[in-house]
Amino acid sequence: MQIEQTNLPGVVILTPARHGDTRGFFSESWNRRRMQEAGITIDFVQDNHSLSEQVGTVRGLHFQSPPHAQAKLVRCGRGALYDVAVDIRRGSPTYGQWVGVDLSFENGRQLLIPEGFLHGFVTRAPMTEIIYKCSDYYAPECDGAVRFDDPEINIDWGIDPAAAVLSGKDAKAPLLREFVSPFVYEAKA
Ligand SMILES: Cc1cn([C@H]2C[C@H](O)[C@@H](COP(=O)(O)OP(=O)(O)O[C@H]3O[C@@H](C)C(=O)[C@@H](O)[C@H]3O)O2)c(=O)[nH]c1=O
Repeated sequence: MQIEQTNLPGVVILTPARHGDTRGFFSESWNRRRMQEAGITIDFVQDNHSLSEQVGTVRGLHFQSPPHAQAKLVRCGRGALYDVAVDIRRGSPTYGQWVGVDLSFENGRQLLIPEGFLHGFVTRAPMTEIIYKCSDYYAPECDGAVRFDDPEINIDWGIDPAAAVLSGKDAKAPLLREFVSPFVYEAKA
């Protein structure tokens, strides 16, 4: 498994090995022991899987508040997407900053997003499937969203934002500055 750091500490790109043969390939998409050896000790409890039919579908930017905050390990099961994490931990040196990574069936990359980050993605291919592990169960009362095209965050989604395919919830999400983030940065000793 290859591990790459991003410009946001804690947000990490993982690329598990693929064992190819005449049939195709085999890959361990999650191995808790190997992750622990790499210093990643997250206890995932729920797996999510969604399909987005159209290119330019945007889901996000989403979070779950404490006490049901979620870390996520995201991969693309089919197609291609651009996955984005935004640091919203109050007091963080990288508050408001974002990182985006291309995840596709072909490249097999996974993005690890810790608690305290917004998560969202845009699809780059039709019929794109995303699969992600979560460290807490879905808690609708803690579910929240920030506008994907918030000009202060200024994410380059690679699409015309006016043409994005959105849910009703995401279309009316607030700007980052319109709410107080429920996450507080905890500096590592
Ligand atoms: C997130 C979630 C939704 N649902 C239901 C609620 C609703 O009826 C339907 C669709 O929910 P949403 O519109 O929130 O789905 P979606 O817009 O795909 O939301 C997801 O977006 C990505 C970016 C994330 O990071 C996820 O945590 C989640 O917020 O599925 C669950 O049953 N369990 C879940 O864990």
